[in-house]
Amino acid sequence: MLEGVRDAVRKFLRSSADYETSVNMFVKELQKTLIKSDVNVRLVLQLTRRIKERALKEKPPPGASRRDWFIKIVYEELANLFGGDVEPDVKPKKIPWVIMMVGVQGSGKTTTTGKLARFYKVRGYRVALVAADTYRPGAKDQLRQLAERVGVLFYTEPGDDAVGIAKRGVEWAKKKGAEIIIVDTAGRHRKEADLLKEMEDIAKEINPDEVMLVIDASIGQQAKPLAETFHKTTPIGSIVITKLDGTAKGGGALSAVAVTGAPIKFIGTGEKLDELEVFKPKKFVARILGLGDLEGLLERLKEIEEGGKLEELSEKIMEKGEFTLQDLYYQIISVKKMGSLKKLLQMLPGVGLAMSDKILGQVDDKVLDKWLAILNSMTMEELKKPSIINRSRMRRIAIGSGTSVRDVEELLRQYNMTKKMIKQLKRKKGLLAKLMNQMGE
Ligand SMILES: Nc1nc2c(ncn2[C@@H]2O[C@H](COP(=O)(O)OP(=O)(O)OP(=O)(O)O)[C@@H](O)[C@H]2O)c(=O)[nH]1
Repeated sequence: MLEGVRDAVRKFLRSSADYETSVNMFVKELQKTLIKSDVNVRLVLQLTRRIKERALKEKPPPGASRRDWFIKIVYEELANLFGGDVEPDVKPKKIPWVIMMVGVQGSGKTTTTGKLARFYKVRGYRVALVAADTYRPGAKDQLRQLAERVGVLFYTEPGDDAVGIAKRGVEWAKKKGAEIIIVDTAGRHRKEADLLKEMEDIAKEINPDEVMLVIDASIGQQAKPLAETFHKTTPIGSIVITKLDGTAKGGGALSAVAVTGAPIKFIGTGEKLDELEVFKPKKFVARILGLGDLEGLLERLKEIEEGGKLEELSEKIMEKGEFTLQDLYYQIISVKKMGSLKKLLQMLPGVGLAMSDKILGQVDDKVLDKWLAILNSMTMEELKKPSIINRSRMRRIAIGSGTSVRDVEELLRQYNMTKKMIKQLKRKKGLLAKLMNQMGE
C-alpha cells in the first residue's frame, strides 16, 4: 500500500532539479498516491498545502540539508494524517477487562477476535472468548475453533438469545478467572436498525470496558460514516482496521478514521492469527516512506540537533581504527556548530590529520562548507561505504551539491588518505600496547 510514496521519496532525494522544483514534483506524486488510496481529497489538499508551506518556511539546522529536512516534514505531516504521535495503550486498565467486538459482517470480526485472544494470551493473560453472533450460521463454530487453536477459554449456547448468551458468557468467564473476556457479536441482521439495537442491548447488559469496532480497510474513506454510525449507538472505544494487506485503499480507511478522533488500536495484515499489529502512526509512516532511508536520515538529523560531541566522535574513531565518510560528516557538522575551524584541526584525528601544514594554510571555512554540501548530497549508503562511489555517483553528487566532480574526487582523496593514517595510527597504538603489556609481565 502507498508504494508510490516510497518511490517519490527516492526520486526526491536523488533528483538533480533545484529544491523548489523537486518539492513540487514530490507533492504532486504524493497527492496522486494518496488519492489513489482513497484518502479524502480535501484532506490530501490540506496535507500537501501544509507540507509545502513548511518546506518553504522552515530552515533546517546548520549542517542539515534542506532535502533531509523536507523528508522529516513529510514524515511528520503524514503521521498526523494517520493519527499523529500516539502509541495506543493496549494494556487492560483493570482485571477482568471485557471487550465487545462490533462491526459489519465480513469485516473480519471473528478472525480478529481470535487474533486478539492470541495477542493477549502470549502476553500472559488468561483469555476467554464468548460467541454471541447468533445470526450467521457457523459463526459460533468458527470462534470455537479459533479458541481451541489459540488455547483459550470458550463459551457459547445454542439458540439465538444473543443478549442472554453474552451476559451468561461474561459471568461464566469471570468465574473461570479470565482476565480478558472478548465477546463476538453479530455483523448482520435483516435490518441495520435491528443490528444496532442488538448491539445496544448487549452493551447495556454486559457493560463492556471497551467496545472495539472492526472495519475492513477496503471500504476506504467510507470508514468514516461507518465509524460514526456505530459510535452513535455505542460509544466506540477503539478501532481495528483489517485486511490492510489486501487493499490499495488502506490509506483512505486509516485517515478517515483518524479524522473522527477514534483511536485505531490494531491493524490486521493477513489471515493468520499472528497477523495483527498495534497501530503506531509514526511507525506505519516510516514503513511507507522506506524505513531504511528514513532511519538513517532521522539519525543524522538527531545527531545534528544534539551535536557538539566532538571529542566523543574522535575517540570513537580512534577506537575503531576506522573512519567512514559518515564520521567525517558528523565531525564537520559538530565543528560548524562550534563555529571554529581551529578547534577542528586540534581535535579531529580525521580532518586534522588529513590536512598537511601546506593544506592547512589554505583551508578556510569555505572548504568546510563545500565538503558539507558534497557529503549532504550523498546517500546514507555512500557515507557508510564510500567504496561504492563510482563516476556516475560522483557526477550525481557534484550536481546535487553544486560542486564539480573534481571537488568530489578531492574530498574522497583526502578522506582515503586520512583513513589510511588512522589505520596506521591504530596499528601503532596496538603494537605499543602489546609491547607495554609484555614489558609489564
Ligand atoms: N487478508 C486478510 N484477510 C483477513 C484479515 N482479517 C480477516 N480476514 C479474512 O476475512 C474473511 C472474513 O472474516 P470473518 O472473521 O469470518 O468475518 P466476520 O466479520 O467475523 O463476519 P461475521 O462473523 O459474520 O460478522 C475471512 O476469510 C478472514 O480470513 C486480514 O487482516 N487480512
